[in-house]
Amino acid sequence: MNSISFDHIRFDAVIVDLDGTMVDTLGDFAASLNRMLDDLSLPHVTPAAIETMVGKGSEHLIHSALVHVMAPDAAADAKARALFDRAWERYQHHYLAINGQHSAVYPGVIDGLKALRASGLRLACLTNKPTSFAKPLLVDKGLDGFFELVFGGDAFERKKPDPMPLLKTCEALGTTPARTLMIGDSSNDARAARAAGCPVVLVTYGYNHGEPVRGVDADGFVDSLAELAPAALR
Ligand SMILES: O=C(O)COP(=O)(O)O
Ligand SMILES: [Mg+2]
Repeated sequence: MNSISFDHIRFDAVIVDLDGTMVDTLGDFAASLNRMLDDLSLPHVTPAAIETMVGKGSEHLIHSALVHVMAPDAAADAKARALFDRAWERYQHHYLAINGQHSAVYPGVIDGLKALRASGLRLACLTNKPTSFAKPLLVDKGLDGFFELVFGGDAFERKKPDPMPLLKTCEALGTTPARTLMIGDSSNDARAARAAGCPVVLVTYGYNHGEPVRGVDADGFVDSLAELAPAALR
């Protein structure tokens, strides 16, 4: 059962996460990582394993995938570090070549964003994905027009779950955190929002590092962005 109650808050803006919230990008991650692993003559990683590694930025994803395929080698961590620069270069090459081809917008996203915009809320996209991956993906999926601002994981000194990216996004929007809602799919989004002072709603269908999302401290949960009735937010 989902319920969101923001009786006393009138929102000015909404910050929306990308992977696992607006677009199911697991197929893109799998295709790029496995092409990278081919280049390094290493075994493939399954989408199920990748799902637990997504959401903390590409550096974390690449390192985790390398360690995963080299385990149980006791030196896997050190070997992954030694391979990192070449892996990152190969991953970036492959990701940019296939960006969006194995990904789909989740049901309800377009309707939800339209409703939020129609009610006058300002929208920014804030993801831990590199900005150079995020912007073309939003264009490819027809989502770019909804957002005034798009910030990737490399836009600021620190990534979510640090509050800095949310505080900087509020600053760029000219809104106060208390009147800026964060919508995400993971504890990373919720922790960042709590620390920044932004109310936070999580979708129930995303990644959340392989953990049940309803265990996360958030102000509400929705099964679809279309459930975010603008009437409840303004
Ligand atoms: O870690 C990623 O690349 C994706 O992160 P996001 O969920 O913040 O969009
Ligand atoms: Mg996410």
